[in-house]
Amino acid sequence: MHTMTDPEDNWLWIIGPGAIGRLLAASLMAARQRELREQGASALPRVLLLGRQAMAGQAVMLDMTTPESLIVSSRINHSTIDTLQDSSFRKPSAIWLTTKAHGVPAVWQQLAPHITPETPVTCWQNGLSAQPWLAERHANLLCASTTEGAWLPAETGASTTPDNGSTADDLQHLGVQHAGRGHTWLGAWQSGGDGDHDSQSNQAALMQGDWLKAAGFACEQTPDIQTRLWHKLAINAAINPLVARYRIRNGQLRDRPFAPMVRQAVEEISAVLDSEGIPAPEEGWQALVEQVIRATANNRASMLQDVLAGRPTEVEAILGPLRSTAARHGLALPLLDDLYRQLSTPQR
Ligand SMILES: NC(=O)C1=CN([C@@H]2O[C@H](COP(=O)(O)OP(=O)(O)OC[C@H]3O[C@@H](n4cnc5c(N)ncnc54)[C@H](OP(=O)(O)O)[C@@H]3O)[C@@H](O)[C@H]2O)C=CC1
Ligand SMILES: CC(C)(CO)C(=O)C(=O)O
Repeated sequence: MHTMTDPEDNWLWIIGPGAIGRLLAASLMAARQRELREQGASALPRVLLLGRQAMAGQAVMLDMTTPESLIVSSRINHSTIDTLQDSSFRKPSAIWLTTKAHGVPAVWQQLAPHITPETPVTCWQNGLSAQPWLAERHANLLCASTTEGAWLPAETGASTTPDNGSTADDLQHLGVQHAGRGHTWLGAWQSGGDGDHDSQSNQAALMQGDWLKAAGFACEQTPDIQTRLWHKLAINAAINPLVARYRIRNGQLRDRPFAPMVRQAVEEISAVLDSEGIPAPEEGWQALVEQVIRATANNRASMLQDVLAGRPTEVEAILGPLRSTAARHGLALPLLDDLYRQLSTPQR
């Protein structure tokens, strides 16, 4: 274990209590409780979940349903991001940002005054917009790229009882469905240079990788997280805009008229990545995308879910970096540009 600080004073702030934020919080807290029970001590951090919606008390019960349909419940400290000026908060050892990509600038505006430049901040977003944006503002930046799958069930049972001495039944319950296990890559945004923040970020990545492994996630550190983020972006760019535009499940992309569109999208994407010197996967882009479509055939992809719920999508975070890179290299993206335009106007 790469221990950094007294575990009792070791707080991880997870900002964005949605599907991924809750999955991470619930898994870490369950692991911490297990270690405390079995060994009397744990190097895992305590979790403070920070959202923008007020809850009934200062703690919530997080009920995570595992892929095997077990329910794991943990009591988690909760607060709203606009109460950060309250000096009673313990300063965090690390911060994980788990909002959607377009949520990061608003979070940062509220967060920045309350943390030091040394605090490691990890971006969990898909796409490649939040990470470079934050890298210009905070040097000690880490990124995670994950294929874990999680979604939020409809909320149940809110309590209005204050939580001093409260029991599990008094607390507001938040649920999360861990839909499928995946793989997480973790690394410093800037790696391989000789700056102080560089080595701090690498140390933080090693420690946070230990936390994730202890919490049951398959996780590896990488010295080149930017390539991993491009690879995830490529898969998301080949699948998400098409399924969101045509409102279909991923598996339908194997049928006409969509299969030729996927091939064209992958050709456009791989030309951009080649021009940028991003290495292709061993099996090639077409085979990798086909494999992900097969493995997620029954999914309603995240961008489709956002469109159906009338929420903003991550189209800018996913297609934006491809479009700007293509423009820099003089490449045309007829299909992706068209999808971008259609998905950038409000969907009904
Ligand atoms: N879900 C998944 O399986 C996976 C998700 N990802 C990526 O992880 C990121 C998060 O996705 P996901 O968890 O699904 O998204 P969700 O929409 O479920 O969660 C986002 C959370 O962020 C909160 N939030 C938004 N703005 C703020 C703010 N200013 N301050 C505090 N909290 C805020 C939202 O709160 P509110 O309810 O108030 O809007 C919501 O709880 C995305 O980039 C996604 O692409 C990556 C891999 C898998
Ligand atoms: C890989 C894919 C497209 C699976 O649905 C995904 O990551 C998403 O839904 O955002």
